[in-house]
Amino acid sequence: MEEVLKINRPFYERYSQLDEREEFWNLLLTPLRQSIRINTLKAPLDYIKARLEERYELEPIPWVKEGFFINTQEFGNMMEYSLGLVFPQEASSMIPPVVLDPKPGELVLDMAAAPGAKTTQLAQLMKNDGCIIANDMKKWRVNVLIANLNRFGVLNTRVTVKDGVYFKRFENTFDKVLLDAPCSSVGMIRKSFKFLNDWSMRKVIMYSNIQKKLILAAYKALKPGGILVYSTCTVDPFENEEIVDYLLRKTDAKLERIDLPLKSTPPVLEFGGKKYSEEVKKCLRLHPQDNNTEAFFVAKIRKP
Ligand SMILES: C[S@@+](CC[C@H](N)C(=O)[O-])C[C@H]1O[C@@H](n2cnc3c(N)ncnc32)[C@H](O)[C@@H]1O
Repeated sequence: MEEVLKINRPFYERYSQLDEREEFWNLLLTPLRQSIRINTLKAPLDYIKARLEERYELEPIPWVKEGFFINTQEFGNMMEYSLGLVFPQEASSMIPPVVLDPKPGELVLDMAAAPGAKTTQLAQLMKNDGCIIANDMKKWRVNVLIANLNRFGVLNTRVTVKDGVYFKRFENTFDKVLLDAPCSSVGMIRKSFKFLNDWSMRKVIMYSNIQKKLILAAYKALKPGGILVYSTCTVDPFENEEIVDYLLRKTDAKLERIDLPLKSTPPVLEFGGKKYSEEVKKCLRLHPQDNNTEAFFVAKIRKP
């Protein structure tokens, strides 16, 4: 806590109102456990797992069949990594594709896709069948996305470089939409203190405004009966419950409960002078101490 106060006092003051538990602050600053997702687009799960177990200890991640905690950080010399058989991916970041649950043959929009951890996971769930439009606004990040799609053997994806708002013109088009939104990345502090240094209330408000535009476009592009998953790797209610509450007020969107084998923190109904619909209780809010992962927020939304 002392450390956080020294680096960024406004950060400490804001989030001590959100979670006073000491473990919140301890885990927020503790380096992450390394995890991987096995890429079944290239070889069977058991085969890759058995190869890895000859050299590493793997511990299953309870909420994703292909996910494992692994006792190495060294991927440069790992043959399975070079071959695209494993994707180093944070355990909580595997949740949004699992919740979206895309099926082979579906048309899926991944609105903010780079560098492609979740796009490759979506393609895996779709068994490389159907079509993913993988979009990102930043060209340099899209280059990494394309490299990852190639290395991981993804064959059902078309890449675009647009502001996500562009997709609102494709009204009622996609079976599923993933909006893994740009955010203030508080969850990423466990990877780098840069995110603690860089945090400011001005940025939270800036992201909140962008997220509102993106979620409206994402919802518009969704087919009736389709599912939209909204996610961030941050804890700020202005970027989480507020965005979902905004969508519920502006449209006919319905929230669905998320049922996964993990611990979570109750969603926030009131914060910073704002109140949100009781419906947001259906969202999944993960604080770092819940499952010893990055902080994450996930909402599952259906268009009637
Ligand atoms: C959380 S990251 C996405 C991570 C990615 N889904 C993954 O799993 O690898 C958010 C992304 O949103 C992109 N972005 C920022 N503003 C955007 C906008 N207006 N439209 C589309 N993408 C945007 C950023 O370039 C960044 O790559």
